[in-house]
Amino acid sequence: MSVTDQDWRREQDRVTRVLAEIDKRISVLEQEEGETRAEIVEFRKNFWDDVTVNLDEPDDIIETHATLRQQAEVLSERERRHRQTTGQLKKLRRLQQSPYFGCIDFREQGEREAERIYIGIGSFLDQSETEYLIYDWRAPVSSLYYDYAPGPVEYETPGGTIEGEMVQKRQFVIRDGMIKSLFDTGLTIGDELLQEVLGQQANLQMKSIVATIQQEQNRIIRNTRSRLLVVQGAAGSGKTSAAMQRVAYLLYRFRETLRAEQMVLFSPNRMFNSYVSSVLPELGEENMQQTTFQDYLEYRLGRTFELEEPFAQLEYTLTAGEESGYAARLESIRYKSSPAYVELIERYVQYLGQEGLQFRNLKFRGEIILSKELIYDQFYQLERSLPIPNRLELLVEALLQQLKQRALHELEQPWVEEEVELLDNEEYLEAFRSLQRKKRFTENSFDDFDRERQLLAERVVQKLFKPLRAQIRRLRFLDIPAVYRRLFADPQLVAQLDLNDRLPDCWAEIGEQTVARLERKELALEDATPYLYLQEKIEGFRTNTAVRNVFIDEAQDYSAFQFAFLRKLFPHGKMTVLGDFNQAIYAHSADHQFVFQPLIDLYQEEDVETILLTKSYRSTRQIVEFTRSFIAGGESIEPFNRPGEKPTLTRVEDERELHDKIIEQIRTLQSARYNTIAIICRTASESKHAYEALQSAVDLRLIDLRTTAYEAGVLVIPSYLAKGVEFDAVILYDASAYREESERKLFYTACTRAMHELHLFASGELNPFLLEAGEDTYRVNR
Ligand SMILES: Nc1ncnc2c1ncn2[C@@H]1O[C@H](COP(=O)(O)OP(=O)(O)OP(=O)(O)O)[C@@H](O)[C@H]1O
Repeated sequence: MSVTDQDWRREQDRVTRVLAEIDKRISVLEQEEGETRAEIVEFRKNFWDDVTVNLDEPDDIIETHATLRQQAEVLSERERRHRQTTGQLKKLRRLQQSPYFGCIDFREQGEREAERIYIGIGSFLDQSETEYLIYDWRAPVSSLYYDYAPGPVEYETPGGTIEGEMVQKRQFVIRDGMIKSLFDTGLTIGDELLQEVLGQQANLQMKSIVATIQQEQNRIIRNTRSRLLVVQGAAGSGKTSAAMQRVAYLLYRFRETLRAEQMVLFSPNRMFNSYVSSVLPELGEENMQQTTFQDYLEYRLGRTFELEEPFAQLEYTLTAGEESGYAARLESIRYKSSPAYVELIERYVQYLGQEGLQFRNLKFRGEIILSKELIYDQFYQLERSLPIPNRLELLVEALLQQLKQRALHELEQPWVEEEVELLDNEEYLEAFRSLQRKKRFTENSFDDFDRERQLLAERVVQKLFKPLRAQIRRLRFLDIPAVYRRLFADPQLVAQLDLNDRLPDCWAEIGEQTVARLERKELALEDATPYLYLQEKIEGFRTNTAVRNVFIDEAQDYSAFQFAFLRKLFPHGKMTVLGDFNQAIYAHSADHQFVFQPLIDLYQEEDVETILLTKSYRSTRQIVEFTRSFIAGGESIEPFNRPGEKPTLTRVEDERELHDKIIEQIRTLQSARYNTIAIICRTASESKHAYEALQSAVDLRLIDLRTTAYEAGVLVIPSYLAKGVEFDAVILYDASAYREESERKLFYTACTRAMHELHLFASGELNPFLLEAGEDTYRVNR
């Protein structure tokens, strides 16, 4: 719908007026900020001038304390004011760049006049503070903008549902105070604007989608009811983008109670963390905590084991096909990530409640003072109906008591006397002082020499027993590695636990591999979470009660164990889980659409909402039409209608031709001035090989696990590190390398990273997935 010239002029006048108001407010606040800052500096300088420190009498102490507290309160009040002003200034400066991006005319039921509501990234009131010149995009009324076309509408507020009619909906692009485009939109948020945004070049960091959030994405962003929100979305459907907007929304909606550090995002790798870290600051919010599951495992188990990295496991599964033991390892990965293994471990824990826990001897000066047999007996004498962690608490108390007795016994031993002799002067002096202090308080007379000797002996024994006490408190007398190991070393036990007969056929070989690795103090990735889960089941789960919202991106790569674990770790955390089962690239990943089921099963039905995103925004229509043919059910993926060239497939005779043609392609793409061009390889070793072959001809960067941020230019990157991100153009290094059915999703994931152009090269036979693509969906270069 076109906007008349007069309308345009009116809107421009309004923009100019609002910006003038913003400028005015900024200067007032800048002055205020300067003054408060000066006050704070001054106050800190003179802090002690207004406090009379007098600690003579109890009354004086109380008074001194009170004045001190008063002073500190005044200071912290000013600091708070300063922070607030700084925050407001930041927001206003952002509004200065583009005050709003949309507006609606909304007539509430029962009202005669429609109100015009302008929507931007933050709210802004007029000088009298009565009229909203701009509404925050997260305000309840703003949801109309994202959810409806003109016509009857309603929105939710904390006080109930408001109904009415939307008379008009308008979109703006405002830069440097000038309206660059302006249009009235119909059903969805203007395809025009979305076309424009999506047609732009890739960014090194993700951008906010605040101006063009789509209706189904808005449901994700504004959901506050569900304890578990599951989003299954096609590649490029905006899952990560919606998640980021959701964080900003929740921070606004619950601003009185929720802080950014109470939210945590689990992302696939560290590079991805840096990729998404710009969105929230762009929206004027602080970033939530970001981590990877691997970082957490490292934190918990890194001291006991050498942990395998996820990408090392992936590299193995993709490259070690010829090695002996490969099939068993693959089976092991699958089994250990399945609900069947969760069940086995649960049954093992039940068994351990009755018998079989393994303990370590506690030694002192090389001698066993609490034997593992003794600890075992004591443990199993405790009330069996109590959960293991509770029994362990009782056991700790008992062991500490026994240790105390033992310490008393040691006091009489000759070695203590010898140790006392060896003490240095400093310690003698300290003992002397301590005695003097005690003497003052107890006013007992004593034989100086004996007392001093006695005290020194106690100190010697105390000091040596201290680490033992700490070991007991930290449950070091438990031998969890041995407990876990037994599962693989004791076939009879496992047969007894595996009620439903679900062990893989090659269990014996899996057992051997696992035991061998444990003996080398290594933990394979597929063992890490089950191991930790078992440990927590025995020792008691560590929980993080501060976190209120947990986001898991690329959740299709999580196993049943990881879900169970995260659920326990964050008992008060609502979960938002985003993923695409078509991009499940790990060998353990379930190859069906129920990857999220184990997690859903942990919740009550009414606490779960599942949202399906089928529209894909990242790539051109041609790229989506081509890539969706590789996956089952791909027809349901709907491309956003942005036209481009068809993907190309170039067949080559040998490696030399492969490299020549790729170099040619890079040059063509460079002359089209693309920001980021990615040569995606199947594995890290293929990336290295490609990099070495191409680097003399073009300026390239090799991306590996150590890389912490994306850079512009031409990148060579292994497929699994390209996950979750996007590039202007993708060159798929060698499509012939993906042969196995298990690599279908990896191939799909790699191809769907392309926004504007996708070029595939094949040095050998075409892979089976390509053969499934409609011939009219790509162009073949011969
Ligand atoms: N509503 C929207 N407005 C503008 N751009 C959007 C919108 N939704 C998605 N996009 C763009 O589409 C691209 C893909 O989005 P995003 O990375 O969030 O998708 P995803 O579902 O997480 O993808 P994948 O699963 O493939 O990693 C990004 O460039 C994003 O900016």
